[in-house]
Amino acid sequence: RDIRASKVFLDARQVEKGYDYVIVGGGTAGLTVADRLTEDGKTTVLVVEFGVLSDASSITTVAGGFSGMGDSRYMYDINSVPQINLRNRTTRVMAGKVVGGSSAVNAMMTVRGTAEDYDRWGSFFSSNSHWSWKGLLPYFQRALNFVPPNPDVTASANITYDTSFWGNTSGVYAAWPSYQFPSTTAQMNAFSGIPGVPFVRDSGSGEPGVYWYPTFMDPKTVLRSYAKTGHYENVKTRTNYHVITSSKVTKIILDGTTATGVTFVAAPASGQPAANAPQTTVSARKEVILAAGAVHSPQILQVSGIGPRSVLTAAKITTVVDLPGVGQNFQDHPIAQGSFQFGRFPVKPSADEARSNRTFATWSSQVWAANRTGPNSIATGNAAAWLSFPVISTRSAQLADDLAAQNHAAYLPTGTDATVVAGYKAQMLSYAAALRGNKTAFFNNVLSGGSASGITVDLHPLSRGTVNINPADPVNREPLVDYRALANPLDVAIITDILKFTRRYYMNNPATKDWSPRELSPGANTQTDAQWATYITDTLSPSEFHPAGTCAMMPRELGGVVDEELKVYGVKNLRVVDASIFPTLPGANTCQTVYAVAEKAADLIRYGVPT
Ligand SMILES: Cc1cc2nc3c(=O)[nH]c(=O)nc-3n(C[C@H](O)[C@H](O)[C@H](O)COP(=O)(O)OP(=O)(O)OC[C@H]3O[C@@H](n4cnc5c(N)ncnc54)[C@H](O)[C@@H]3O)c2cc1C
Repeated sequence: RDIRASKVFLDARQVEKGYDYVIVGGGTAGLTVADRLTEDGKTTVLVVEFGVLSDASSITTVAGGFSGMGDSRYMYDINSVPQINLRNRTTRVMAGKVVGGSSAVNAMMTVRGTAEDYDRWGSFFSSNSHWSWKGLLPYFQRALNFVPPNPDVTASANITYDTSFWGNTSGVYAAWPSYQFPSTTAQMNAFSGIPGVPFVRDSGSGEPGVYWYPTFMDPKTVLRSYAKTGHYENVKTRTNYHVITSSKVTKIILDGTTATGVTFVAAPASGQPAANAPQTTVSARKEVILAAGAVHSPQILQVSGIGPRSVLTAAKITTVVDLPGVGQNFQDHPIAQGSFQFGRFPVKPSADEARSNRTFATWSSQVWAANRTGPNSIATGNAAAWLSFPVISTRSAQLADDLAAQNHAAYLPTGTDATVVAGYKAQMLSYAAALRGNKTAFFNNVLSGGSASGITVDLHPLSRGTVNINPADPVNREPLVDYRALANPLDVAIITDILKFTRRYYMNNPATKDWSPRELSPGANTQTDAQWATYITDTLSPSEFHPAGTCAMMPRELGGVVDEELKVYGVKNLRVVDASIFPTLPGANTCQTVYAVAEKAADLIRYGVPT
């Protein structure tokens, strides 16, 4: 079929029959890799993206940080399966469906995990793996263009940073609002009321603690900076870089066990393509690169016959490579719901004034209109606490012992392959060590800058979910997303201690006691372990919109899907480069890590394994 029959094709040229590389998904990782591979002006790349190209203000606007995710035109419409440990509640599965992917709709928090988070990845292979903090730091530096905050704000808010952890060559910016509420600094300082809480100079240093972090924002335009602006728009004159939008990849074409291309169909603006939509085929002379995100990359592997045989057989798909890990090991950061409020918050102006004080709101609008400065240049804020378990809890050693001694298989779905169980056990032993130590953050509280508390997050959940094709219609229906929240009962204990520490910060802290703190939920009646467990069951949200792990980079005997070069086991010329390769979540929002992984992936593709 002639591709010119399709309505949308950027750069006004038709998709060619073949490219050196075909990248599935024009999101965060896909566009990063496409940019790097086409830098030489010769290597040809086609990116196939389900969503459209958009400049909507819901995507570009920085203020508040949430307008992108609220625009359903650019989000997939997926709900999780009912969560049996959360009273059968379902959860919206958030993922961007637009050029730029989730980087176009995320909350713009620019953070990375601790050094130990990335050393853990390599540890599943060997003690000298190039997947380590040391191996990734150059890619964190390449991934973002760090522009320091302006000196006035730096001084007045007491922002600290250290440019040695950053670079300044990328087209994607890590920059700072031109304003901070003094209340945010006060909330940060209030952590000094709790012994043992470290304060860290720079968010990129790989240490847990309380720190400032930048925003994915272009400092000149004060608009969102993301994969589309930094890895496509700025280089779109390259004739060797093609993108086709509104096109859903339906399958990887395999010649035996060698990937040779993909098929795709025209995708409507909303919903899924018709089952009988005509298929287009494009071939990849060198490789097919999967970058469809942690929800869709495993779906595409499974529909192509690469995955757990039992899942494929149930969906009447012929198994080409029996790879039990595909779609397993699914992780996201659960949000623990606690709500606190300062009745008398004397440090002003605070984020409350932006909402309730008309004079302040008018001033905000005026300075924004005049020169794009002021509170409207703040996305979701720039300060948070990321703390290790011994800092927040007195029972870290006990929980670590309990975790190490578990029968780990009991917490995975019945019938899980022995290799996947072995990988899970390796992860849990690594987490047991992390629970005892001070180098992995488990607790995260994002500071609101106002009288209401910000969100509290469990950075290293123990439970593992699944993302498997829907046997009723594997290609045309969204996959079945099951967080399996709280499947590992020790998650309840960890989240209990996370919430108890949040309570301590707000309610029992010499540094906040004069601010008339109040606990709105769970409330003082929640005290015993059983009461906490009930509260968590009733209120936990299993997702901070950070899906990961479903095509894990682990040894094959540990249930891995890709090797250290991100090549899919058992298949030639096929790699995965997005958040699905994270074997374990970093203790941070995931976007910066996706950029770093994609930068490293591009080097692995171009130059092979580092020597
Ligand atoms: C609402 C929200 C808020 C977030 N907030 C933050 C934050 O503040 N800070 C942070 O660090 N992280 C945040 N994240 C997480 C972060 O944005 C993601 O982890 C990251 O962008 C994922 O990158 P990716 O390349 O793996 O996938 P994506 O960027 O999602 O890219 C996948 C792409 O593949 C396309 N695709 C999927 N299936 C197909 C198919 N069959 N054919 C063709 N194309 C396909 C999709 O449309 C998409 O464009 C947030 C995420 C969301 C959704």
